[in-house]
Amino acid sequence: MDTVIDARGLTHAYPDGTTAISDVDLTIERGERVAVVGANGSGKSTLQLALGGLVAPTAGEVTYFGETTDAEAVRERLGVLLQDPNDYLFNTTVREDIEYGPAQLGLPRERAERRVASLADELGLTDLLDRPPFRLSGGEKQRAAVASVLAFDPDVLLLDEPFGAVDAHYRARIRDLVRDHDGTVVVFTPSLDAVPEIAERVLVVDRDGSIAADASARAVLTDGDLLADVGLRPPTTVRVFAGLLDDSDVPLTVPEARERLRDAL
Ligand SMILES: Nc1ncnc2c1ncn2[C@@H]1O[C@H](COP(=O)(O)OP(=O)(O)OP(=O)(O)O)[C@@H](O)[C@H]1O
Repeated sequence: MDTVIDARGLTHAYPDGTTAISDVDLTIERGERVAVVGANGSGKSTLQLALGGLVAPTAGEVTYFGETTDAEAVRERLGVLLQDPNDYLFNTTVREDIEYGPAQLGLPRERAERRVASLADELGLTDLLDRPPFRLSGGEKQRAAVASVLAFDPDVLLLDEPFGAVDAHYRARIRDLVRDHDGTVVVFTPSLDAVPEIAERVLVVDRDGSIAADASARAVLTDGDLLADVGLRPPTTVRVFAGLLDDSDVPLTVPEARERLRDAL
């Protein structure tokens, strides 16, 4: 397998002394779908910034694609969605924001336009493309930020809270776009309900910014004690069926839950 991200001893302390991530070792292989979960303040965003090369770790290092420790050298292969969509939307119109990545990469204009039109259609942005980004609602901004990261089709997506302010309809659209992404996906989220639909592997960040677990989605999401220890709780479907079925049979998603109920009724 090809390693796309390899972190060793990754530690980041902010200037005020807060250690946000602590001695993180992790390896992500090409094509993996990984969720990084943890309570508020556990260090997920800091880990994302460090893996994306947007904060310099105070110790340790990240190697990209087995080639380099310099994130800038592989910048166009990393799609980093920051937690705050306002960090992306800095052009005069939403269209320019979404076109920015493809333009930087030198994609032919026609191809870039087709890509922007298709993402805008998927994410309900077509009628908003000529608006200034600051005149969008919170959910619309989030959708525009997601579109601007997907627009340049990076090898690796590092997405902090991609479902943030988004309603159920567009949450499903974003989930499908992320699932269809032909590359590696790492999603950072405190909310476990969406995890089984996008990730097969889950990394759990403890409150002190260390990694408490790295296992399959099923193993992590059905481990109520582990999740309680780190300030999380299992997804809704798991909580409903816990104790009624073996962990190996507990439904992780709503469609799975419906199937179990259909079998039982
Ligand atoms: N700029 C900063 N200066 C000092 N401390 C910070 C800074 N940014 C974050 N922290 C602290 O670092 C720790 C980790 O924060 P981080 O934002 O990485 O957590 P998170 O898991 O992403 O949280 P959330 O789920 O709330 O987004 C927290 O204790 C936080 O208060």
